[in-house]
Amino acid sequence: MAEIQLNSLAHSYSRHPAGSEDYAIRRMSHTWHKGGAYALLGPSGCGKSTMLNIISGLLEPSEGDVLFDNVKVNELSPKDRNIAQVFQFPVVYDSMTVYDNLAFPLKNADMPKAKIKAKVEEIAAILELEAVLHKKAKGLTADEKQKVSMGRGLVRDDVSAILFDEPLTVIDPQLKWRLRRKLKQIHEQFNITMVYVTHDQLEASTFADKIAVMYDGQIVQFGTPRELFESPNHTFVGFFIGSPGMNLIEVEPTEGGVRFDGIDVPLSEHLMEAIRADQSGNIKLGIRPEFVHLTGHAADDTYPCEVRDIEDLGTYKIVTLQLGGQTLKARVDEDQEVTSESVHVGFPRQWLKLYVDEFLVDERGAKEQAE
Ligand SMILES: Nc1ncnc2c1ncn2[C@@H]1O[C@H](COP(=O)(O)OP(=O)(O)OP(=O)(O)O)[C@@H](O)[C@H]1O
Repeated sequence: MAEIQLNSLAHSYSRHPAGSEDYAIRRMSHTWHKGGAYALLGPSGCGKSTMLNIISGLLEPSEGDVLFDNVKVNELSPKDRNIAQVFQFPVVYDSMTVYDNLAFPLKNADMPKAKIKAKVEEIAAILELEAVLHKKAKGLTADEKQKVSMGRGLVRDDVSAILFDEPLTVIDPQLKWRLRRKLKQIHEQFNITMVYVTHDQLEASTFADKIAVMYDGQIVQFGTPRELFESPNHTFVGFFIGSPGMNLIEVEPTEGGVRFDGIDVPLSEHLMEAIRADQSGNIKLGIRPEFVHLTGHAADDTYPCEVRDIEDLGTYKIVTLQLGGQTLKARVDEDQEVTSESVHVGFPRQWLKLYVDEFLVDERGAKEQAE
């Protein structure tokens, strides 16, 4: 397995890119550490497959370098990079048995027969393919074929990394969860560097130790699921992670804080300094629905607002609030009474985030950047 470094990487499918909008990957650097289980998460078209294909060698980047364990591999083919890649749709040899499909990468690597048998049987057991091991791949269901495809990626534990590009798309929803657990189990067992592309946050957080959130051709945050939830580096992460996403409010600076719709929110001197230093017209406050404080009583740090809707989702409720011209969401426990049409809303200081030009400004006044 290898540490994979992307240095000043950029990619445009256009031969003569005119500006940043012509780039599928905008200039960025990133390190995938050895043995990590990572997810690359982002909406359709943000550049996930492009990045995966650059790592595997299916695509040569227009700018920058790809390094495996500090060695530049830009010119090496996927085979020479020793990468296994599992795609959205199954890649299997229909005329071969499941056993031979799984054994194929090992035979190519000249592994002794007895070792091949042991390894194929081990992976077949993990993927629950034993019953069809000696059947031709042609007659398998789509689920089974994709399991074989995944198995072909997983049999070799000498690979630099295994890259998964939305591998569970064709899998039955009930099986999806089990396969994700299996992938995690395989990762724990063999400790191979794995990068798993998905646009599904649940899939990303159940598989990965760390998630790279990609937006508009760049990784805007690389963190644990908890970090992405508690401290989104970028407004897109706030909006994309969580259900519903973060409340984001456009504000204007005042003497000691920010204001929207005539409502003043005080901020620390550190944050005010950052606002003054940036001189940006794009300032937002962000707070997750889970951290919005709802109360029936007014206090110094609460604001009166109207309840527009209450959606009961069993173990919790999503309350839609109107505060000035803003619509906010609050997530409250099922047993919290929210009856009146008018309540008071508070923003606990530790969960209230400030974004300047879409990036988080932390309490030290420093602007966060993706790793
Ligand atoms: N072969 C290609 N030629 C030209 N443009 C391409 C090509 N492949 C991808 N693109 C463009 O590059 C951008 C990034 O695409 P990419 O497939 O990497 O995104 P993605 O995040 O993997 O999306 P999806 O989840 O839909 O596969 C998109 O604007 C896409 O239209």
